[in-house]
Amino acid sequence: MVLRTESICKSFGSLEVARDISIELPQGARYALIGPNGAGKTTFINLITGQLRPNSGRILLDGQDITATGTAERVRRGLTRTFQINTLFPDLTPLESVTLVVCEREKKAGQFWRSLASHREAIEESHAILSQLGLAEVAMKPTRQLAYGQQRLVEIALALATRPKVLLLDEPAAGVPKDESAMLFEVVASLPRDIAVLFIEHDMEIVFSFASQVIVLVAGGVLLQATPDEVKEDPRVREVYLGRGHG
Ligand SMILES: Nc1ncnc2c1ncn2[C@@H]1O[C@H](COP(=O)(O)OP(=O)(O)OP(=O)(O)O)[C@@H](O)[C@H]1O
Repeated sequence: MVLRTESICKSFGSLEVARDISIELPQGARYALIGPNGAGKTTFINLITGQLRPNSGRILLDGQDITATGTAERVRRGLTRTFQINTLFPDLTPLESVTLVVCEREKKAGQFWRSLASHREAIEESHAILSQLGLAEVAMKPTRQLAYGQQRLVEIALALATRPKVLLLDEPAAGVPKDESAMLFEVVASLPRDIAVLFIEHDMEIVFSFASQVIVLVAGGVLLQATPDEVKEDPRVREVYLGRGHG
């Protein structure tokens, strides 16, 4: 298992937003995290990335306990969520932005100042990432001029530049027109198999098409984890989404 959470609990005052959440993400996972509004999905992602600290429980990345590890160090170790490009680099081109992240990663690895060749390598790597996401043609345009769906792909490109083992996507297609969001998820599905992906998504059609497993969160707890077909047929899930029987 590349990522494992063990009995994660988190409360805001008397509000329990994570109740004993234990999940396991294997290499190559394409897992969806679903649940009604306020179920605690974003909170759970924030707990995994380190933006929030759990009250109890453990988080393990590649078997190592990272529960007390800082956010930046988690990224360095391969646990990344998408960046918010709209607030970060709107005037830079995707190529410039992704190259910055690649150089930052290499600097931390102590290699950035080695030679001019490493700059060329960084640019080539960035090109490769952007091509992989279908962004080669817009690589040299200011990011703010890109279509919204393309901007969301740049966010994923920035995350890929950190060389993640685990990629966390909180509604990666939010605000993107329906036809473009399916395309965006095609790209996510075709990412290298050594990357495990956990994504939050509200559109069930997308979830059922692209997730290998679905984790259903209700009131801070895991209601069930199963395949899309099993989740579709589960009466408890239907009940939750029809809004009956749950307070
Ligand atoms: N910092 C905070 N302080 C207090 N309560 C919070 C805080 N962050 C989130 N909450 C509450 O925790 C609960 C879970 O919120 P969260 O955003 O994780 O849900 P969600 O499943 O992502 O919802 P949505 O689908 O609407 O994005 C909500 O009741 C929310 O109001």
